[in-house]
Amino acid sequence: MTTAANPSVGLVGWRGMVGSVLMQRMQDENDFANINPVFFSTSNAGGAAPSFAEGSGKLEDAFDLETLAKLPIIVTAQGGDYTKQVHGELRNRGWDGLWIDAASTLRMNDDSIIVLDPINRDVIDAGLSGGVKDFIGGNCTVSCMLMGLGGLFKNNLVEWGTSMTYQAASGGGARHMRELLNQFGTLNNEVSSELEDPASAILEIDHKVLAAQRTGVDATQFGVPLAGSLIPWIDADLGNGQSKEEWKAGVETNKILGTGNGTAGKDHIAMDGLCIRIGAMRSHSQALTLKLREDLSVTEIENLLAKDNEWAKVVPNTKEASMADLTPVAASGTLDIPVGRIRKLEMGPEYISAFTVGDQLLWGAAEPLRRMLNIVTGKL
Ligand SMILES: NC(=O)C1=CN([C@@H]2O[C@H](COP(=O)(O)OP(=O)(O)OC[C@H]3O[C@@H](n4cnc5c(N)ncnc54)[C@H](OP(=O)(O)O)[C@@H]3O)[C@@H](O)[C@H]2O)C=CC1
Ligand SMILES: N[C@@H](CC(=O)OP(=O)(O)O)C(=O)O
Repeated sequence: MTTAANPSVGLVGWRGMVGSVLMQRMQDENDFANINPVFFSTSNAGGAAPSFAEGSGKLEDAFDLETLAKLPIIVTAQGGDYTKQVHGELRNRGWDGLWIDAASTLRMNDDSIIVLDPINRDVIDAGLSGGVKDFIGGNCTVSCMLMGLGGLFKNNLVEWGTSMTYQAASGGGARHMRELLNQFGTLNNEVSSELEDPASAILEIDHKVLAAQRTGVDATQFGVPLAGSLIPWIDADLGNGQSKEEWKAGVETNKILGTGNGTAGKDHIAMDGLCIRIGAMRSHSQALTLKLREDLSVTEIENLLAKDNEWAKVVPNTKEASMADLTPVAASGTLDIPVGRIRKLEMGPEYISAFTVGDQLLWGAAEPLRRMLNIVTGKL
């Protein structure tokens, strides 16, 4: 299904963190040439629309259902509260346009599709033909994992997997990134004179840093210090020992792949693990243990991963290559999904390790939405 030429597209949440990355990518790829953008705001209706899209005029009120309902397509990165407030009301008044969203609110609804087209273009196309109207970006960690390991998952080679994550501060939003940097600054200030003196006692430095972490850093956003530490819990407590972020790994992986919508079906893949916040700025990493359905050689595995999609980049399992190419610093700001540390584990020939990193604001958030819009406009 493609829409009329240059459809009007409502853009909500364009100045947030995900939205800004989305706008940048749309400019880079000249996507605005294929749409007539209508910019919305929850806080500045009537203000000037951004200048990067010509003739976009004034910002519309993102809560004005009349204006929203005139549009055939709405793309939002405004957040889950906005989706909760607006999406249902729009549908209730009969709006049958396409809703493309970064928030998790609608992801697991039966009548929505999680979009990650290099992995599930067939599911997206079938959904469009079948009248699905809600297309939702996946959880950042899940999307990045599937982009890196698509060659195994798409070929039904994974029986089960664990994903132990190392998620960057940016997953929490802009204020979380600022807080992390401020914490690093506070800790550095605390011991700056000792650091200038190579003869100062390291245990004294360590003691002062620990004291500052325990009492002296602002942790308003994260709740506890992250700089020089980590937080072994992300998102809500589901009450069964699992965090919501961990739950998403299983249900979203299966929904994206069309392997049972998170319930135990024929091709269901058990995915679970622990999700950890670390003091990286941007890009989520994860260490995986996979039980394969077949005993494949490492070379066969690497070939499958490398040829699955143009963004998965296999990193040789050497110290040099891993340190250079398999880090958040290497992956951030790029669409590449490096995947490495692939080796057979002691547990048996079907058990492998892997480590992958992806910029969660690109493949984990903005890029699948941008590409979904291009699928609808016929560009992709
Ligand atoms: N961060 C991530 O890694 C990922 C986020 N997501 C999801 O995407 C959605 C949006 O997340 P994210 O972009 O991080 O949210 P942000 O908090 O960065 O932006 C959301 C909205 O906040 C408003 N806002 C208020 N103050 C500011 C400011 N100073 N600068 C910019 N915007 C401001 C803007 O709305 P207005 O212009 O109307 O005032 C903006 O659209 C969420 O549902 C999130 O769960 C999904 C995958 C990954
Ligand atoms: N929960 C992710 C970011 C995020 O927004 O995820 P989701 O889109 O599933 O709510 C993180 O904190 O790293």
